[in-house]
Amino acid sequence: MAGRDEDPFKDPSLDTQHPAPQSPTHVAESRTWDGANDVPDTLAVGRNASLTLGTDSLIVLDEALLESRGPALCCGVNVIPGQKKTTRSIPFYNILWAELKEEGDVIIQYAHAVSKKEVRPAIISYELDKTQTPHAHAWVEKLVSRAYGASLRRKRIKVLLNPFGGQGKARKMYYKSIAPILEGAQCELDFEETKYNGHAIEIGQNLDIDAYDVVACCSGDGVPHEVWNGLAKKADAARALAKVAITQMPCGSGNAASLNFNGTDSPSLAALAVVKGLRTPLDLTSITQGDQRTLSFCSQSVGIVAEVDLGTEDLRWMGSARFTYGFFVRLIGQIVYPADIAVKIEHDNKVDVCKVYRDEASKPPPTSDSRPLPAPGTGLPELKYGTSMDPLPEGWELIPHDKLGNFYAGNLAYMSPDANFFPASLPNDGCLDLIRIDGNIPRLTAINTMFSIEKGTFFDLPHVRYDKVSAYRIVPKNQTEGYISIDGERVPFEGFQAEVHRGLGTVLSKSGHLYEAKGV
Ligand SMILES: Nc1ncnc2c1ncn2[C@@H]1O[C@H](COP(=O)(O)OP(=O)(O)OP(=O)(O)O)[C@@H](O)[C@H]1O
Repeated sequence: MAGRDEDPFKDPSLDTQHPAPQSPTHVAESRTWDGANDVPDTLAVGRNASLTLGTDSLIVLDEALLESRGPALCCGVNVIPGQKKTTRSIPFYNILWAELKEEGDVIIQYAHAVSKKEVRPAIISYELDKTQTPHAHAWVEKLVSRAYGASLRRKRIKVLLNPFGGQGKARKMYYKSIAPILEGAQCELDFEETKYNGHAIEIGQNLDIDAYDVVACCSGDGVPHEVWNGLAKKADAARALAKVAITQMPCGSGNAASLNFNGTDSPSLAALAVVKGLRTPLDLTSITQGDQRTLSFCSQSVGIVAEVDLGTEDLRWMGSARFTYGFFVRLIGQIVYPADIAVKIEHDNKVDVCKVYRDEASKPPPTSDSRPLPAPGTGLPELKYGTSMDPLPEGWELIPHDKLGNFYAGNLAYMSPDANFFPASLPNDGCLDLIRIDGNIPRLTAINTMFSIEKGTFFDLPHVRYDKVSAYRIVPKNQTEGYISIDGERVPFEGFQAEVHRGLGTVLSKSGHLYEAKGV
């Protein structure tokens, strides 16, 4: 039986660093069994073993674990040599699937944590004790229900892989770390590689939105940007954008989507997060420039961030140090990027901005995606404020920003692993968080500002202007050339207008309403 020194039914996962499972009370999207509460928590299996549904984990109590010689893998559960433990716990979050075979075997697939940054699929399998047969089906259903909570089971996933993503390692990452987790969770996979720049736009445009729940982009942030823009080209764009969740498995050089929604840039942990992800409405922003209208899901930058991101390609050999170097050179040079800017502000001071964030963060996670699905044939929303070609909307005023150093509008929190630039941002508040910093601030202040991002003190700096805005127009001036970045892609150096559409897009996230970043 259990190790003499401990209570076998105390859930050991509560003492570990495993991520918390989704609350089992959230059942809106799952197919649950009504009578699940009447089912006993413990299932006797084999001669001297049992499986118990604990608070947050499945507890495997098995005397055979004691007999193993290690290090060994007994039924997929790691046994440590010399350790007299007969219990193991598997967090519900890590349970991928469970089923009862006709021969009477209980098979449980789970994501086994081999390190803080990696999970691998593993299986435990037990022969059912005959006395347990009557309620075994219900017990398995209860386990799967606990494992999935409000998340949809067996998602139908269109996998898009950019073979050149992540310095050409995306394919290897997919087959080694991602596919086994998705397969272990019994997801239906339809795999396709992108063959050229813009291919994912075509795939999005032609996607059968009734055939898939999710498009999972094994890529950087460029492919999801393309898929959203492909869905936007459909006649029923609004319906497509609401119906199909776009996710990213981090296989690129920029993996902001995965960091914010999956809370990781590890491919296997991201795959697990997608398996357990909750449908989450995401604001998307229309960018109009000339006669072009594109959707942005991540960020827009003009000035230093755009230039460092897009204008330091020749320094790629430096790796990520190229960004630090790029910022340093420009900050020391006190470079300014003058522009005229008109903004539709929703919250213009940090106290209000914090309040908006905290009000949302204090809410319980939603149990379902409550948006009504737009009717068939519903296209993209009309632009309330027209395009960058139209006269300024009434009440807007272009204000000269002659000393502008950084104009950075973000829809997500993390822009890279150490850069939680927009800690107050929310997926579905109808706003972009807008940062403006003058370029002529003292050099030391500028350098300290750069380091404050990693330290998490950036938001509070008095010279960092931080607003929540629902639309804006920016027109660069007194410069013949420069950089504008929309979701990390370079666009022509000319004025553009942005307008946020609240909850137009859909992602899968861990919380259902917040980013996986430290808020304000
Ligand atoms: N087979 C392909 N050949 C060439 N380009 C491709 C191919 N598949 C996708 N692309 C393009 O690669 C770009 C970058 O895609 P991805 O999302 O993987 O970003 P990334 O790995 O972060 O790369 P980068 O740093 O170059 O932006 C996208 O614009 C996409 O259109």
